[in-house]
Amino acid sequence: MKPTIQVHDKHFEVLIAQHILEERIADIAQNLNEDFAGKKPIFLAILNGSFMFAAQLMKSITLDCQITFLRVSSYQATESTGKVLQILGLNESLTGRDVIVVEDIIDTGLTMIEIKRQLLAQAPASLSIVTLFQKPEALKQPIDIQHVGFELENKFVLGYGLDYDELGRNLADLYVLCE
Ligand SMILES: O=P(O)(O)OC[C@H]1O[C@H](OP(=O)(O)OP(=O)(O)O)[C@H](O)[C@@H]1O
Ligand code: HPA
Repeated sequence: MKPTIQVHDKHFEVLIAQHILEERIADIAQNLNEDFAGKKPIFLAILNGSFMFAAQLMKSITLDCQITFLRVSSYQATESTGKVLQILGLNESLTGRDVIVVEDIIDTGLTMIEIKRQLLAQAPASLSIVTLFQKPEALKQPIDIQHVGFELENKFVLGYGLDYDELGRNLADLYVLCE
């Protein structure tokens, strides 16, 4: 039996070990270095979940670039209306910039669809989405994602920045909820 950890009332087991995560992140960084060679992109990392992924990714980015951390405040989330959210912390214009959004996970996709809509309204030169994890079966609408680290089954995951009721973000491996 795999060892498990308990967070709040639930048990989790390791799904992807830290060294596998970090090898894949280095590959993604390499692809971005090639895609954006000669350009000065701005990375927008979405807090809280992306802090660990963004920090690891940026260590392997060799481009001249900026990074800004944004928060997304969710006012309402229902099945029918989706999320109504506001992007907080963006203090400069994105017009004409090469923008790379950095997320920890795209699950239903509703957060990213709304982030994209709001960022595209600023007419960036390009808008790319980079996510460490994605759950293809959970996606509610099609969404163009340029770089996906790992496709996951539709199960709750924890660690490497992702939380369960605000705990577990500091775990260095990715865990999945035990069945
Ligand atoms: O594709 P979706 O179903 O919209 O889910 C993805 C969003 O959920 C998580 O953020 P959360 O709102 O939990 O905030 P956090 O990053 O602060 O944990 C994650 O960081 C994404 O932003
Ligand atoms: O599976 C998940 N775990 C933690 N946070 C999340 N936010 C969207 N999906 C998840």
